[in-house]
Amino acid sequence: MSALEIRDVSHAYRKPALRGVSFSIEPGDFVLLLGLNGAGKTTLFSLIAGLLGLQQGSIRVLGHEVGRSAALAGCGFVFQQSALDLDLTVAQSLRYHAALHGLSRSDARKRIEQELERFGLAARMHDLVRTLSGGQRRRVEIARALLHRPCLLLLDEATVGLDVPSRRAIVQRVRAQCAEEGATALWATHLPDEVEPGDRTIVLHEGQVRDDRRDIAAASLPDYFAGLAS
Ligand SMILES: Nc1ncnc2c1ncn2[C@@H]1O[C@H](COP(=O)(O)OP(=O)(O)OP(=O)(O)O)[C@@H](O)[C@H]1O
Repeated sequence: MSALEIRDVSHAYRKPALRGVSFSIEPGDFVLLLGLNGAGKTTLFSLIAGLLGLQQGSIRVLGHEVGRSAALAGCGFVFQQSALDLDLTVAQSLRYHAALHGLSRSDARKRIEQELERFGLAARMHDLVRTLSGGQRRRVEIARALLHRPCLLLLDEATVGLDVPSRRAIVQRVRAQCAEEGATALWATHLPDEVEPGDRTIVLHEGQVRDDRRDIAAASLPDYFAGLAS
């Protein structure tokens, strides 16, 4: 069973944003969804999350039709726009998420400590989210998305606006979650330097899948996009 299966998905606002998008992702893979601004990445994520209704095509998440609670329970989402409550502490924010996913208090405590340690945020546990920097808030969001050990992680421009060390730390943490714990990740980005040799890279351009392979070299991508745009 694929972790994510997208079949012939099209979506239009006033104009088409996605046109006949199909791909599937096998469990344990870390896959990049690479596309310039406006390519349709967020639209696709919103459809997977059930935030937008499907107009055409089908999406199965962990074997379940999208929109079913069973599909969402196994997912961890990080959207481009922050979804953290600034007036909660880091620990409160994570505890709330853990409770929503039915974790016991002791499991939640252990995992919160573990994730904050991994993200270098243990010392900030009792600080209000609003007192954190942008990069620290992003780390909290990703720690939160990992807390219930989702089988499928969907990250939309999770490192946007961050400095290089923060970006690297976040990507590596998600890659490790796939390699060590068998999670599957779809990582949407417009930054070619997040592609590592051997990564499966799906190129989305003007709402269509234009490429899908493992041998796209990061260094060639600026020229590649220039070619698509011309
Ligand atoms: N709510 C909306 N109403 C109308 N058009 C929209 C809406 N959301 C997105 N679009 C359009 O759909 C297309 C795809 O947008 P989308 O946000 O999915 O792309 P993206 O790849 O996530 O871009 P970015 O990297 O800039 O976030 C764009 O042309 C955009 O203008």
